[in-house]
Formats: sequence, C-alpha cells, structure tokens
Amino acid sequence: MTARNISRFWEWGRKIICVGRNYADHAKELKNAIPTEPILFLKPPSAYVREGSSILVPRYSNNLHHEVELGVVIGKGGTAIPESAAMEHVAGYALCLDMTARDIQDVCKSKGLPWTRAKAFNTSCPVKRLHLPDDFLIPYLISYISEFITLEEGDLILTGTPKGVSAVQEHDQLQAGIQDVVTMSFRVDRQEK
Ligand SMILES: O=C([O-])CC(=O)C(=O)O
Ligand SMILES: [Mg+2]
Repeated sequence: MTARNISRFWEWGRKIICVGRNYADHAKELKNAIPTEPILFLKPPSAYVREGSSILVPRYSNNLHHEVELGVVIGKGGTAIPESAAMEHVAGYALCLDMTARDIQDVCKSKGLPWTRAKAFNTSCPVKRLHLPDDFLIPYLISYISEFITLEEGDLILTGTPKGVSAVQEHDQLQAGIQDVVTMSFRVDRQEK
C-alpha cells in the first residue's frame, strides 16, 4: 500500500494542510503567542513545486521567508480518525518548505485577515520525497485535523517550522534539508505574470 500510494502522490498532490506555531521556539522568534491547539491553514495543489522548477517571489511581496518543515503524506483517507489508528493513514514523508510572504502575513495579522495571499500563492510549497521512521506527534495532528477536514489519499500535512526562518532573495539558490537524510535545492525567481 505504502509504496504505491506515495508514488501516486508525486503525480497529483492534493490539498495541503499546514500547522502553524507548532514549535514554541518559532512562535517566540516571531513574537507570537504559543497556541493551546494547532493553528491550521491551507495551501491549494497549485502551491506544489518540485526540484528543477523555481520558487517564484510574488510580485506583491518584498520579504519572502523560507520555513523548513516535515510533511506527512496521507495514503488512506478518513474522517474523525482516532489517534490509535492514525499511522495506518500515513503513506510516507516529504521535506517541505512553507514559503511565506512575511510582509503580507504581518499586514493580515494586524487586520485579523486570513493568511491566504501570504501562504497559498503558486510555488509556495516546494517538496521532496523523504524516508523517515514514524514520529509520535503525527497521530495527534491526523486525529485533530480529520475531526473537521476529511483527509484524502494524496493530501499533505505540513507540521510547522522550528525556529530559524529568514528572508530569501530572487536569484538565490536555496538548499534545505535534514542533516544526513535528505537535501533539496530550488532557485528563487521573481514572478513575471
Ligand atoms: O507563519 C508562521 O509563523 C506559522 C507557520 O507557518 C509555522 O509555524 O510553521
Ligand atoms: Mg509554516
């Protein structure tokens, strides 16, 4: 099941569900309160970008940040999945970047608006397949999310960034990775049209 589902995911990624402020050190670095429950937001499938294609800086942003995150690929859909069964729904893992137009996010936060323009633009989710042993936080997130968003085969959950986010510039070549496990590389260009 696992191998077959993960290869299908690489052909047609579906919705992307992202957890925000999952790591207290990152919440602190951006001077945000530490939430008591996961903060969730979505990216559409048009956010995916794979190695060989560029990350595009949106025309309206002058402060694009990288956030390096572990992604969980859903291999079997479900609603209201109990934590005890959550790992049966995981097909595999991905190294992901949650590209964030931080200047736009700051404006959205100050006005109480959703983060869509800051987080969900084209190429805002660079991904690479990753082989990892199972992790203990994941059953809780799968169970929490699937209470109110039905998970489908091919969905991706981004589990939040640890601290260390910073700005990227056009013409940068970004290298992201988990030491000795996986690295990926993306060029950054400015959006043209
Ligand atoms: O933009 C933010 O700080 C929230 C977020 O995505 C994360 O914590 O990974
Ligand atoms: Mg993030």
